[in-house]
Amino acid sequence: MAKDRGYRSRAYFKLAELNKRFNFIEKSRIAVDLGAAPGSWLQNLSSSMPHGSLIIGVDLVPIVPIPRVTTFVADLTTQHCKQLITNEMKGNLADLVVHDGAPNVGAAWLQDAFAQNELVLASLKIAAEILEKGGTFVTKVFRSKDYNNLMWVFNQLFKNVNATKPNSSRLVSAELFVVCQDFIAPQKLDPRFLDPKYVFKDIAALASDSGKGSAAANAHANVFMPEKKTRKREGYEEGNYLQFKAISATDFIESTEPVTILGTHNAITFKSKEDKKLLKNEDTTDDIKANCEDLKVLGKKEFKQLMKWRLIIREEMGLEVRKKDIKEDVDDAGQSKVEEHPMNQDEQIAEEIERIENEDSARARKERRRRNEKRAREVQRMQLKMGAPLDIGLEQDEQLQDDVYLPGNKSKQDMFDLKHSQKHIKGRNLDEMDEDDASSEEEIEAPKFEDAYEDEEDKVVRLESQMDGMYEKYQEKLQDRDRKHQVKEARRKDKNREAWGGIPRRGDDDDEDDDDEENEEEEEEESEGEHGYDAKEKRSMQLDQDSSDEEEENAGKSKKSTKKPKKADNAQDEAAASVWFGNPLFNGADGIDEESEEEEDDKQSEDESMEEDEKPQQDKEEDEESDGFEVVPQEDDGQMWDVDDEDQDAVRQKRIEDTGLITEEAMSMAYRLKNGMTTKQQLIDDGFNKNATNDRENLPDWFTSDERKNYKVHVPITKEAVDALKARQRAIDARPIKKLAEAKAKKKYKATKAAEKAAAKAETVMENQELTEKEKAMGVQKMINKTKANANKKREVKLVVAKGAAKGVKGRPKGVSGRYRMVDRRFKTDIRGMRNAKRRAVNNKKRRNG
Ligand SMILES: C[S@@+](CC[C@H](N)C(=O)[O-])C[C@H]1O[C@@H](n2cnc3c(N)ncnc32)[C@H](O)[C@@H]1O
Repeated sequence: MAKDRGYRSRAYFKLAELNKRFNFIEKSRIAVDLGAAPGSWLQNLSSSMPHGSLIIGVDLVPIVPIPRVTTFVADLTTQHCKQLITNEMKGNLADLVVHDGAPNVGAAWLQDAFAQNELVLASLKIAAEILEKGGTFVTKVFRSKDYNNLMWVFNQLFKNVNATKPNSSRLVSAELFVVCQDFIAPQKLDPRFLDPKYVFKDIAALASDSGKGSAAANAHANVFMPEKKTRKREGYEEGNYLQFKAISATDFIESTEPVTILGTHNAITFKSKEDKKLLKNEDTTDDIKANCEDLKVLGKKEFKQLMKWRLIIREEMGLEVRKKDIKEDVDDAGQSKVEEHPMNQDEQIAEEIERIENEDSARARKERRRRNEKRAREVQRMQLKMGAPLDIGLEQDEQLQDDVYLPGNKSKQDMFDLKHSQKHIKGRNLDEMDEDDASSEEEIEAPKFEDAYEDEEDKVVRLESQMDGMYEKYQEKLQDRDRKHQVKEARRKDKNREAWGGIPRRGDDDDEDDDDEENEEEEEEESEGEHGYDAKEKRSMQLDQDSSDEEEENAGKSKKSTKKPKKADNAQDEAAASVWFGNPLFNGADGIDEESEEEEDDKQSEDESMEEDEKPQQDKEEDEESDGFEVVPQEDDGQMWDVDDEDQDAVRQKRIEDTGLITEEAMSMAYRLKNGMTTKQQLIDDGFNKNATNDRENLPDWFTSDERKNYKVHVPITKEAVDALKARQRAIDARPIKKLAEAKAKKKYKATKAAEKAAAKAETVMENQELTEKEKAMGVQKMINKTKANANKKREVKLVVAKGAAKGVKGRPKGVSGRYRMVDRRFKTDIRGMRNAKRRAVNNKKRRNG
């Protein structure tokens, strides 16, 4: 595609598409491209701008020369970069600044929303300094929690700001482009508008930071306030590793598992009354507040700070009673006298660490035991055939139906009510904790490090090393969370598990396989980085989570305004695309406003399919290409569906019938479908995305890794679906293997036959007139004994020594009937020797005794 036409990357089409809509290239005379390598945008500028234009490209990496283009290797965030550009412009101002920069992390390019948006701000800063009045600034931004703030800033500097997104894209891709036109060129610009510290700061914090009465702060806050989101951060069920998880400060303080909390949450928040009190506490320093904002990037120092802060607050709240060193002495009068030495803070922390460690290990032990017992019980139950659920999914389903639909039953909850499920989890944890605590009392071992003679210095060293240990634990938890996410991602890619992963396009299968392999490699590359715990990556993850958070919330909002309140409750499970395009910020963006996306898309595809037939092939190609990423290529016949797919659907259907739903995604979708939370059409629609049909060949790494993250719709997974699948797997595990079941059935059959035979014989005996009653009874008894003996008799296995020609012969050797086993001579001799030795031992024993 792009390469065939001589463009250095597919990004070429993005700029072409933007220009087609907003028409800014042809009228420009001086253009600057920030983050320009490998240079396809520069190629576009070079071919479209009038002769004699000045085109400047800047990138961290060198750009292979392009006619009429001047390039520099520079970091666009530096003053030096701006200097190079202005020198080249020789006192003139630019009409166009474009920015498609993206942060480079090692060899692989990672989608790092935070770093990306910082780059955007740095580019805007350059643009604000070199653009002439009325000029245009085009930038790529990533949707994240900072997105709205960025948009606000753009709107302060440009009269016309349009965020644009591919028309045919239904997938919520993080990348979108903002075209800012008609630069205002303010005489004086408050530097805070271009300072990431201010622009990306939490609005509330910003307002309080700047102090009351500060007009600038108030104005700033006022403008930002309407966009302020009240995020839903209760935390999410297992399986949702991408979600932002926050915990209230009070919960963190009161919890007995602070390390786990720090490792599994993104932030500690101060929202409730109690939390706010904590916020005012003098021990809640600015450092602590900053640490609470992002738990995923805690260094060792910050981690320790938080742990100490928790302890101090616990003490103040009376949750932690300082123990005293009690020294008993006897005074002169023979009276015992008690001296109390209050523990210092380090001792207190040591004690707290010890308590947590003990509790942790006791809890883990208890949990392990309980799990094993439960599993054993379940296996036993299954093996005894006490109702092995053939389809536990169905059982679960029934239960869920009860839960969801029983009207008037207040204890029954909507299964998709995350809030409730969180409560439920909380409740369960509390129950478990009670039990655990009770058991931990019995199980807690004596403190490991109590040493009365340990000097102060040693104590501090030990304390530090223990804190280090806890920090490692915290990091393990973080990694665990990320790993789970990666596993989930990998599973999502596993084609065989995609029971309902969307509708495949003809001929896509092979491609996808290739892609998957490629992706896995890339994934590995990336995961190395993640494991290395680069702070930026963590931050990026958090931001991704934030954004999905926002989506959920927006989903909630937009649904609320519709006429169907029932659906609104379930909005968190809706595809986020509608949410994103529902954002008022997109008003005015092509193809997004006024009509609903669906209507728009339908209309459009109709139009396109009509036109398609009329256009010559070449035009068609051109359209596709020039639209770049915007157009999802249609099937040849212009229809969305192809009969061939029906076969595939049938195959898939068959597989589902045979094996059931085997992925969490499929299970979740099935529940949602069944419970009217989505429609078949909706699911089919979600199966499409802008990248589903992309030609991924010859694309640069940074591009494919960018697209890879977004080329599939992320299906929301419910805890119930995960549980149902787990339960089914347990049931499968518990089933006896086929051979064993067959052997058992055979044995049972033989026993029945023997019993029938014995009964027939007994009847003959009983009917024999010549026998007395006593003889009859004895005869029957004899028969019963014989049957029993036969049943108990171990079937003898004949040991056959393989020798000579029989060696290596497959199948039954000649002249051997009944059960047999091929052994070598030594084995047979050994067995005989062992049997004789046993017999001799028994005889000797008898002789000694008697
Ligand atoms: C998506 S590519 C740009 C593609 C380009 N628009 C084209 O059409 O070929 C992103 C580029 O941003 C560059 N970049 C990232 N951080 C940068 C920085 N701080 N200064 C300059 N360039 C940067 C990267 O080196 C990378 O080449």
